[in-house]
Amino acid sequence: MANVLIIDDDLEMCTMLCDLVNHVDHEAAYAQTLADGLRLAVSGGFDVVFLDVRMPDGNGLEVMKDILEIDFPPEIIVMTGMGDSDGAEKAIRNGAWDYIQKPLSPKKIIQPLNRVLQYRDNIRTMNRPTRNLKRAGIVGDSPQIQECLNTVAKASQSLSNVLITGETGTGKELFARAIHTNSSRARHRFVVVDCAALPENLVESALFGHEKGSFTGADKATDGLVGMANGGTLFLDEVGEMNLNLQKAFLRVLQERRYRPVGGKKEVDSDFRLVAATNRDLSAMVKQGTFREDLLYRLNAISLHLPPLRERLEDLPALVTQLSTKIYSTLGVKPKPFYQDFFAALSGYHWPGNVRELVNTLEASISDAYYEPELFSKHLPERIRITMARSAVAPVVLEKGEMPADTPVVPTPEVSAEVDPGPRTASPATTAVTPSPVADNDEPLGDRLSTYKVYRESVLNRAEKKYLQKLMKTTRGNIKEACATSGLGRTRLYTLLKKHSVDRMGWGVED
Ligand SMILES: Nc1ncnc2c1ncn2[C@@H]1O[C@H](COP(=O)(O)OP(=O)(O)OP(=O)(O)O)[C@@H](O)[C@H]1O
Repeated sequence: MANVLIIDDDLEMCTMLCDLVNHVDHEAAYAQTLADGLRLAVSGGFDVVFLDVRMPDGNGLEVMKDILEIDFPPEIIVMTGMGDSDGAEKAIRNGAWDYIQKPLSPKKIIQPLNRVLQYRDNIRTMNRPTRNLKRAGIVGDSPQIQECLNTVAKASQSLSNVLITGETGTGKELFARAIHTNSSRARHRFVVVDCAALPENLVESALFGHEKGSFTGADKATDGLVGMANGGTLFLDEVGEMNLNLQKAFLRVLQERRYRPVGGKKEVDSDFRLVAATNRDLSAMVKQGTFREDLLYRLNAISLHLPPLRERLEDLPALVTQLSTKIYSTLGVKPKPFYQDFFAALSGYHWPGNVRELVNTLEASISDAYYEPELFSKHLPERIRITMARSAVAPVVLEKGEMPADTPVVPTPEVSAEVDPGPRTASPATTAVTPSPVADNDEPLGDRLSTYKVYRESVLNRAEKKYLQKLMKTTRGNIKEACATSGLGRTRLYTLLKKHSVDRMGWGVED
């Protein structure tokens, strides 16, 4: 079933078209002005727009550009007046899928509608690289994770080196394994080299192996990690920790896929696929002279950046469910329900250790509630409850009617009862406020100081939101222009708009 939008000022025409579209089992909506039509189109989800040219508030062709700039835009079929060949030409030039001439008949509507829907189905099928992807334990369906899975799918089909970046605990090794599992090398080994843990005096031998007798203690020949990865995938974890000597040696191995074992006379081939990972900024290290630029280029043929958990909190419920099920099954205990305040507390935390910290947190909470039937926020580790309590009493300065973006969901009775927050300021939602410019040096502070971190975060959040509202106003919601003005990428911009609930077209109501 498809969603069709009809933009025409003639009410009779709109209802006739809606009936027709419903008759062939699709959904239809209509708007009688361009402004209403554009608002509906931007709200999303339409596959096709039937657009009339002559409208009371302007020429339909003028709004085409705005409609086509929507993310996943609908196809536009323009309805021109009889004999208006200029209008037809302009429609096509502006990017219309097709045009039809009035007077309309069911056939004139249904034929292009079916064609357009067939075309969109084909595109969707082609663009679904993740359809047969094995997730290999990766949980999450947020747009950010979907994008990462798309890259995993592409990387699995290719032999190019992959560089995975992201904060600690975001799943770099998990995603590296997923690339291997989905590749044609899955039957061979996935060999992990932890560059931070390579013993300094045995680095070469650990990586490239050695011949018998090549040094004291080498009583038999050994394959190194690079040799073991032959036919499979070599995963260089924490690649930013490699010293410059090793970087040089590795660059050569990468270029030639050959190496010489310690004490060996001959070079040996190893056909490995390389995936590297780091939580460090390798470009900055190149500038500082601590990482080779040529090695970075080699590693970075395909790049995959994993988002921190705090930027995709919508994945929390699925993560909590799946990770806790795994923990319960390891313990041999029947899963227990979570009380709602448990989730609220998790969503209010900023997860500096990302999913690894979530795993540890769940393990700790489950063990704490071992003899109890249900998990409450009071079972969470103390550091999370303290952060929650502190944020709940932070002197956040709010715009009129504004809810703090990153402050936790309602402080729970358990948190308030167990951690004495000291004298209370008014709760953030009810604090009386005088609007003041964001990022002003004279940012007013309450009587009671929060931690520097909490204060800084709240100020930054408000500044970020204000910037986005201004950006949308200045660019009138035009994403392309907003990206150019702000220097932000499309995905990042959408993520920020979502995070701060800034409506692309809502700039008219900016406070
Ligand atoms: N999207 C995810 N779905 C399910 N589990 C995840 C996800 N991301 C991470 N994890 C889990 O979190 C833990 C840490 O993941 P992993 O070791 O892959 O992170 P990392 O980014 O390599 O960390 P570091 O940089 O500290 O080495 C593992 O238990 C992993 O299974």
